[in-house]
Amino acid sequence: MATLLFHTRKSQLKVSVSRIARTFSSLSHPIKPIPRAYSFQVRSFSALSETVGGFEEMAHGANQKYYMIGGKGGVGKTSCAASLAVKFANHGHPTMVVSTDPAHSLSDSFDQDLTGGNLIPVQGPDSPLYALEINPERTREEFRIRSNLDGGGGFKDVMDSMGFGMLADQLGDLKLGELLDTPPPGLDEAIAISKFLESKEYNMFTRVVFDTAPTGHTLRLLSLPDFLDASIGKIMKLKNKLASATSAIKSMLGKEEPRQNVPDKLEQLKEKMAKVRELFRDSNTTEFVIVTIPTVMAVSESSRLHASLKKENVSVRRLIVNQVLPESASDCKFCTMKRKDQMHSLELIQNDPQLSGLKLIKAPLVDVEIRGVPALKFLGDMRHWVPIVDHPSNGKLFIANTGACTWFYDALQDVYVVVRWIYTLRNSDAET
Ligand SMILES: Nc1ncnc2c1ncn2[C@@H]1O[C@H](COP(=O)(O)OP(=O)(O)OP(=O)(O)O)[C@@H](O)[C@H]1O
Repeated sequence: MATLLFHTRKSQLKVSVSRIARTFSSLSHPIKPIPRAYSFQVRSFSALSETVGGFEEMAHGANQKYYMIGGKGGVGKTSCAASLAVKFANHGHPTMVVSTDPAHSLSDSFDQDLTGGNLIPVQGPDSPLYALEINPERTREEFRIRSNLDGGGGFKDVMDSMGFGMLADQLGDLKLGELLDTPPPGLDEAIAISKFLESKEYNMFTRVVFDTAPTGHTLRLLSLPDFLDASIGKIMKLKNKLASATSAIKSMLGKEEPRQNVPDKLEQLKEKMAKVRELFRDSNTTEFVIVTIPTVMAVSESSRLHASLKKENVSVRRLIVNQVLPESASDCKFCTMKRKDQMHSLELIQNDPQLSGLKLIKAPLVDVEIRGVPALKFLGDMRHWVPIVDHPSNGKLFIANTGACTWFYDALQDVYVVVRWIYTLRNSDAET
């Protein structure tokens, strides 16, 4: 099976890196040269029965798949997205990881300079892995150019061009002008995504991982196509009404017809956004993976996020619970308390109507900072990503032991001892 897939995809996917570079140089600046002679082809896939679960399962199959990784701020979205991308590339998938988070941290995670809004090859994995940190400024500028009329000033100019300049001010409460002059949040990312979809070589990537911004921003991005659809629809309806009134008046006065190009550009934007929406909602190709940590606050936010994603018809099948304390034969007091707390949160997940149906993947809290491809590979390795198969209240956390209790836990223990010491001192002060 693996050989069959390998040969079927080989002919379709083999493409030189220079071709990819050429295409994306029109999207942004030319990409940096790649020292190794990569060829874009799917190398091999393990059969599903060989996999343990979690990331392994997501790497299975040669079809093109999109994974959007999102959740509350700071829970480990970038680390998960980057290690998933490394996993895919090491499984033979030509992979792309895109950051739509305005506060990018892909560069920090890969420990490579990926800034500037260019498609940049990541050094290290076995198959091509490219990263793109979307540059909001650049796309915002492009939107301004797109929405402006022959270099003019947006909505006011549209109205002026139709002889209704004065009306533009009175329409302020409709906020239509703002749409043209100040792009709504998420539009820059949506435009960059649509550009990626339009590029010829995007089909060459069999896995695309989106590292998304914290919950609120991501939800705005996901609901943006509908919002724009409605807003642009309103603008176009209004324009058509005004245009027919104007043309009647102008033909009576023997004047020229108004210019038409702004609605055409908006129509194009609307079509582009429709494509982005299709991508977000196609459950055959796209999956949103929620990342959380075992705390009550993060679990509550994940539950709300899942409810909102359902409303947006975005497919969610997996929940990564990151930073779970690894199994240990002898917990310190701090760890014992922390573990109890985490158990409680895991129980909340199991009993949450939004989250209980999801496939859970637990990722251990590791004792080193996850930076660079080797560390990301380590995190994404199947020995460390074990799906939860049991109810957490049985008292056992199914996490592969990552090693001995380290300086990190020792440090936590020290903190605990100091806190207790201060607490004891305070109590004895109060008694005397
Ligand atoms: N499983 C883990 N074990 C130990 N440290 C982790 C783990 N996952 C993430 N971290 C660390 O937590 C910090 C935040 O991680 P990361 O940047 O991936 O989070 P994020 O959700 O993308 O943050 P933001 O919301 O700011 O974009 C980083 O220093 C990262 O190394």
